[in-house]
Amino acid sequence: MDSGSPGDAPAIELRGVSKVFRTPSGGAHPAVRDLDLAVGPSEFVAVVGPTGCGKSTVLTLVSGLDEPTEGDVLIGGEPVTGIRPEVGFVFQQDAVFPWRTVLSNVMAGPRFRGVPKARARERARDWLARVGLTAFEDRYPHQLSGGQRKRVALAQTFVGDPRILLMDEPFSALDVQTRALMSDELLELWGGSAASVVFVTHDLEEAISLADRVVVMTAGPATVKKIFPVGLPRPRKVEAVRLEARFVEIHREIWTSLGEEVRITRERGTHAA
Ligand SMILES: Nc1ncnc2c1ncn2[C@@H]1O[C@H](COP(=O)(O)OP(=O)(O)OP(=O)(O)O)[C@@H](O)[C@H]1O
Repeated sequence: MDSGSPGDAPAIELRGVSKVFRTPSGGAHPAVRDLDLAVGPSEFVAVVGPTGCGKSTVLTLVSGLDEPTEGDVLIGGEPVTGIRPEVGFVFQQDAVFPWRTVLSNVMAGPRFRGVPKARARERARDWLARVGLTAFEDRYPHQLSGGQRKRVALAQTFVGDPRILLMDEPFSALDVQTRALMSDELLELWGGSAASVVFVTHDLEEAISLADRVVVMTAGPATVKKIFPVGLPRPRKVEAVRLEARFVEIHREIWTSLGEEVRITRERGTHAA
């Protein structure tokens, strides 16, 4: 199978990446420090770390929306110099146009990229069927539940046939049951695509149930503390996989590592007060 990358380049690679933000008072805030990470073709990587450590910043750098202060960000072996069409995003907030119907929302990306209307409609309908929203194509976003809006967001993303999928706590606003359903749907959609995924979450259970590898970040500035291969078979159903002995074992192992960083972050918060 061709990864779509020249040679054997990873789908995503960060090499010695640092990001320092300027603060309004003219100071420097290091958000990411000397971070190395490689994500393989069709690999699903989850990133966990204490709050504010720099996870979203890492995604922003991969997306091309911002540049590192130092180091290199590569997609398919090529330096990232801006937003690329093969990169899809799903964030916590829905990126839907409230004044457009569900169908029109899903067609918007392909239309923007120059796909003729009839073809864009056909592709949008195909993806709406895959996420179970065929009967809702004429509705407006405010007429949908949170889970249905998330399905629209997934259809919107997958209709662009992304090679890279960047997800920043996409399901965190959903209730527990809807979240599990959406996770299963994501795994199914991803399984039928060749996308490499970077999924940022606060929820270690979510990370383990979805990913091939879980990356633990240090307390800020973020760097990779340790990477854990999950080693659970696929296809997975997130509710079922959580009951497996391997899940409990890897959860304990990762939590030992992550818990330390969470504690460091909390202690800093206390002392900074
Ligand atoms: N544009 C910016 N300018 C200045 N500082 C920023 C900017 N964006 C983020 N930061 C700071 O960089 C650090 C990392 O932020 P980031 O959003 O990447 O963390 P995170 O791990 O995703 O947080 P959370 O888990 O709470 O969502 C934080 O201290 C944040 O305040």
